[in-house]
Formats: sequence, structure tokens, C-alpha cells
Amino acid sequence: MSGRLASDYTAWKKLQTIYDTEKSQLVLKDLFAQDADRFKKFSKEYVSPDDPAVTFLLDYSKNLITEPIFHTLLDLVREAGVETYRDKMFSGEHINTSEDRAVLHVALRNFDEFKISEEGVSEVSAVLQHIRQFTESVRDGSWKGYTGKSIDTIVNIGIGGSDLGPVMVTEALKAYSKRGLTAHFVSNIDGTHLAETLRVCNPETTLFIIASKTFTTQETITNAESAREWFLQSAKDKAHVAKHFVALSTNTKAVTAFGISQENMFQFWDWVGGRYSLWSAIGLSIALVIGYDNFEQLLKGAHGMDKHFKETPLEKNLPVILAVIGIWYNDFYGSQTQLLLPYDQYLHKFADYFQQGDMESNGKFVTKGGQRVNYETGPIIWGAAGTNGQHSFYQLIHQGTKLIPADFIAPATTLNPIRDSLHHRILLSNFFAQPEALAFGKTEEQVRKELGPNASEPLIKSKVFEGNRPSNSIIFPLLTPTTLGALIALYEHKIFVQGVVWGINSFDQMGVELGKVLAKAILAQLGKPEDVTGHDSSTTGLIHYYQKYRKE
Ligand SMILES: O=P(O)(O)OC[C@H]1O[C@](O)(CO)[C@@H](O)[C@@H]1O
Repeated sequence: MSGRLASDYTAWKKLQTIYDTEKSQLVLKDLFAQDADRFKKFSKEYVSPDDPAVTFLLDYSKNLITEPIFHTLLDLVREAGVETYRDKMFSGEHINTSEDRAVLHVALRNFDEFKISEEGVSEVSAVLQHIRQFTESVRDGSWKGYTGKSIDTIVNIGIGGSDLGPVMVTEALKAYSKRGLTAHFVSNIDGTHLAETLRVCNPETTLFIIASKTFTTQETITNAESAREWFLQSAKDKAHVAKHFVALSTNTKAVTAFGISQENMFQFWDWVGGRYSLWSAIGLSIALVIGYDNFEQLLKGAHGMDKHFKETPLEKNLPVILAVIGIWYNDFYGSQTQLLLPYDQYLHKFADYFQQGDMESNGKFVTKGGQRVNYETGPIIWGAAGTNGQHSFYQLIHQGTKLIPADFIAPATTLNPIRDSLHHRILLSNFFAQPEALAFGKTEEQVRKELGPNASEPLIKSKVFEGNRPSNSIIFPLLTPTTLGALIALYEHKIFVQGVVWGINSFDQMGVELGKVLAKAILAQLGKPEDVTGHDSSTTGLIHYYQKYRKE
């Protein structure tokens, strides 16, 4: 975030030379054969500084690195000033320079430990109390709808960071959720999303949570207005809106103009980035589903990781380790993508969540200083829950032509030990086997031996696994709110470190603006063919085709 080009750093140049001269020697099979201590050297156990029960193991030994490479990568981090920028973030400096804002999601889960003086920070605990009171009244049934019935359904209306975090976490912590309270999430402007959700809702017992930092996002406001219209068809009296609509926002004026009173508004601040906001009032749906105490555990888990990131030397600092390994593949091996592969059905939205978290943060081609970068920045994030991915895209990661680094993530024990944990043992056997297969492959010699003398050459070749495909493995005892908090914060800080090294601003999102502006202009032209002006022939042709069929 210094705004300097990463490729100007001495360590970067050194890494390039190492890559050019040593790449052919970076063979996992050999690296493991040469060093019996490789796993010991390249794995670290995280133990939360606040709670020894929050722990996981990061094994990064199956990466195409040696000790000198690892240390040169850490030199790069030092040279880029990551430690200084980290401290600036924690102290509330305005490191989001394009928007002149602090970046303080860490203040939302701080519990008064770090001293941060920024407007709003002192209000965090009051908002948490508001969340606690409100969630308790909904969960114990004392919050009544307009006909005196308790709430049994919540509908979070929000998009991007005002949707993905709550969706991911409520799915991940489903085992901790209150039975009898159903949660829905409506994000898409496509009317189908709202219509299909409302079909299963009862206006007398449904609470709508309008989640929008700006309270101007077209999708969210349109969905919220339509939900209010649907609600009033039954409730009739506008005064009843107060019992069924609450808002999570930084924009009090727009919230009250919508008809939601200030006491039903849960506040947050401009220093909370959308994709880092699940820890704020945006997490209200999480607290409703899993209960306030569990929500607080989630925050505490993240806080432990914040402390680790702030206080641990670079060579033992887990977000830094993940970040530098990512940079090694992204910028020197030319890998375009990064896989996130949780072997836990509860984490099936983890990759979706970090698609925004990582790509909206680090998908930038201009440095903070305004220069076009001459290297790759943020990777494409993708993934699926194991073992589903194995029966879908793993063919390509094993035998395709691309190098795709993967993070495997799994709990050692399951929250659903059906058939004496048989399912879990099968799941974990795959979690252990896949990184092994990727790293060590299967040689032609092994295949020949297996198939016998009559096998055809093409068949033999098709069964060879070249191996040498890198991965990290993360294993933790059990998926709990605290562990989940720590894992999310781990990846958040990894994104931060990479952004600083690449010299970009990880905290704005200018790239989503142009499409929004064009859509607004086009919306006004959809009526008549003669109104369609100012576009290329392709866009004009597409709109004209639509106009032949439009019914409304
Ligand atoms: O919470 P809001 O203001 O409705 O914004 C929703 C999302 O839109 C974006 O601004 C752009 O997609 C995201 O950064 C944000 O999470």
C-alpha cells in the first residue's frame, strides 16, 4: 500500500532470479526426500492468544518453496512495509486513501484491547448491546408482529458484503442455530429471488432486515420497497412497518426516509468496508440465527487472529505465510487462480464469500500512487465443498495444463457423527488424499507396472499424474463460532498483506461503478427503440431484440 511498484523491490528481483534459475529443481517429491524435517519446518500450529481451544494447524510444506525462497518472500513483505501498514490499519490511519477512510473492521471485534481513536469506534459496544437486546427479544418470542404473533422468519435483504458474509456464516454455523427461526437471504434484483422467498413467508410472522451500508444500492432498495409493498397488502397500516422492518446502515437519513424509525436502525460507520462488515450490524441476521453469545464468540475468534497478525514475527505469522505463498504462484509461476476447498459441508459458501473478499479487494491494476502495475495482482478465487468438487473440476487440477494452488480446509471432528463418524472418516480420507495426489502424482513407470504389458501407450499416458501441484492444508478440531471467526480473519489479513505488497488500495471498489452507471442510463431507454441512443451496435441490437418481446 506504499503505492510503489512491487517489481521495483530488491526482494522481488531476487525472487525472479530464483524462479528463473531454480524452477526445475523445485520438485515436491525431491524436496520431501531431501529433508525429513520438511513438514516440521513448513507447518505451524495456531493457538489463539485469547483461548487455547481455538487452534488449527497450517501445513504449507506441499508448496514449491525452499527455506531461502520463503525467507526472500518475507524480505519482500518487509521491504513493502507490511508491518508499518498493518500498524497504520490498527491505529485507524486513513489507509483507504482514495476514499480518505480508516479501515477498521478490527475495531468491531476489539473488546477494548487495541487503542483506536476514530469517530464511531467508541459506539461499537453500544451497537452490540442493541443487537443483543433485539436478537433476544426476537428469539424469545417477546418481539411481536402486527397481529401479536412472534417472529418465525427473517428475510435479510442486501447484496455483496451486506449479504455474502451473513449467508456464509449462517450456513457455516447452522449447527448452532435456533430451530424454529427460518432465515432467508434476498440479494438479486431479479424479481424471482424475492417472489420465491415471499411465497413461503407469512407477513404476520416475518421480519425484514434491510442491510445496506449506503442505503442507496439499487438492488437492495428496490427489493426492500417491493417487500414493504407485499407486507402492506396484508398489514394495511403503515404504522405496522415498525414491527416488521429494521435497517442496518450508515445512512440514517435514507433509512428514516424509507420509513424505518431510528430505534429500529442498527448503526455502523464508513470505516467498515462492505466486504469486511459481517462483524458489524450487518451481522444482525447471524446473531438472530445463532444467538448473540455465539455471535460474540465469532467476533472473539477473529480478535484472537487480529492479535496474532499484529504481534507475531513474520516467519510465524499465518496470514503473512499464506499471503507470500500466494504471491509466489501468482506473480512468478503465473497462476491465475486460487482454490478454496473446505472439506466441510457447513463451509460450502466459504469460497463464494471470499470471491468478493479477495477479488473486490485486490482486483486492481493501478497502485495507490496511480501507476499501472507490470505484474499480476489479485487471483481469481473459486472453490467448492469437498468431496463435490472432486466429482466436478478436480480432473483439471490433477491433469490439466494449469498450475492451480489450492487450500484444503477441514475439521478433525464432525458436528454430525452419524454412523459412528463413518461419513467423516471417508470425508477426511479424501481431504488427506487429494493434496498427496496433487503433490506426488503417479509416474509412467507406476502406471505401466499396474496395467501390465498389454496396455496401449495412449492409455498409459492418460493415467499419468505429473504431480508437483501445490497446496496448503488447514485442519482444526471442530467448527465452532470462535474457530470460524479466526479462519475468516486469517484470510482477511492475507488479502491485506498481498494488497500492501502489490501497492494497491485493497479497500475501495471503483471497478463496480461503470456497469452501474451504464445500467442506469439504459434503464431510461428501455421503452421505445428510438430512445436507444449512444451505444455500440451490439448493445443497441441486444436492446432492440428485447424490445420486440417486452410485455410490460
Ligand atoms: O451495503 P451496500 O451499500 O448496499 O453495498 C453493497 C455492496 O455493493 C458494493 O459497493 C459494490 O458491489 C460492495 O462493496 C458492497 O458490499
